[in-house]
Amino acid sequence: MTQGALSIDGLSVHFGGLQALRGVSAEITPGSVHGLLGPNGSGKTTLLNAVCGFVRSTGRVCLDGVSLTRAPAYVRARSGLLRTFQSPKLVPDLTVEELLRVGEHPRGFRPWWLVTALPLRDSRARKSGQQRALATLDLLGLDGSLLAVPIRDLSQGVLKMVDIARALMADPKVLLLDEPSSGMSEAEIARLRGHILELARRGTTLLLVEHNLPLVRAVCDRVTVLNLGEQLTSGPTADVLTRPEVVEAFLGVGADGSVPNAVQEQPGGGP
Ligand SMILES: Nc1ncnc2c1ncn2[C@@H]1O[C@H](COP(=O)(O)OP(=O)(O)OP(=O)(O)O)[C@@H](O)[C@H]1O
Repeated sequence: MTQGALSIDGLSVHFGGLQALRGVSAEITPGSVHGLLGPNGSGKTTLLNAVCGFVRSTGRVCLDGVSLTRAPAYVRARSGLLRTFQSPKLVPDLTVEELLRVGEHPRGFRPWWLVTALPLRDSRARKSGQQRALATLDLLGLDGSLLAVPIRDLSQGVLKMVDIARALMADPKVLLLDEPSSGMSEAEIARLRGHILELARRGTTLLLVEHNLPLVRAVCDRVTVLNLGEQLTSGPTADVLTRPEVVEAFLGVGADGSVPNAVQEQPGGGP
């Protein structure tokens, strides 16, 4: 895997009269895990969409010092900027193998229809694609027998992991994960934690949108907190999560000024 430094500078997004993001900046160093936190509707997914080129934005996005600001989404993906989705809308009729082969295409510049619609005539290409898919599943602790399973038959937790595998097939320099733990069991979240740390150890840079604070504490080197589309604060994880403005805006403060235990420590804790 290759390393990538992601630089986000003054990103703003408007949806008609609504300003969903106001001048958000972050420098994400190669091989680090950067958390993106904030209450519902604070602009986290919009930031990922803007970084990937899925929505129009002002500001700058650079990968390894190269500006992608004017690049369309597919060019950003080819450059090594890949993402997963909060609720993956994957084609239910595809098998996991077919999905993962589609996931490869930003890497090989092959049109998606060539990967999906034509018979896989080249047995060598098929074999190497299959081996790559198997290796990717293995990297995420998923069984190779999943390759033949249709997407529609996957549980939500496995679907989220398969969506990560789909993104990994393109060999990302920077991987943006949008609430990967939502819909996962506690056991699946524990495994996800290990896989995120392993991806970072191998050199992938990760930007992680999450509500699960124990997961954030366990994997993130630094975090940025958004509130109402603005950057509330940013810094080392342990430091930021104890700042009073973060406790108030994100964690919620009880009537007596205490932080509810439920959102402090429980795996599913969110605002
Ligand atoms: N395509 C869109 N058109 C209009 N408004 C949008 C669009 N996408 C997002 N918004 C609005 O932008 C704001 C930020 O939404 P966003 O989904 O980025 O928040 P979020 O922090 O990811 O929330 P959550 O934690 O619930 O996923 C919200 O007010 C949302 O309603």
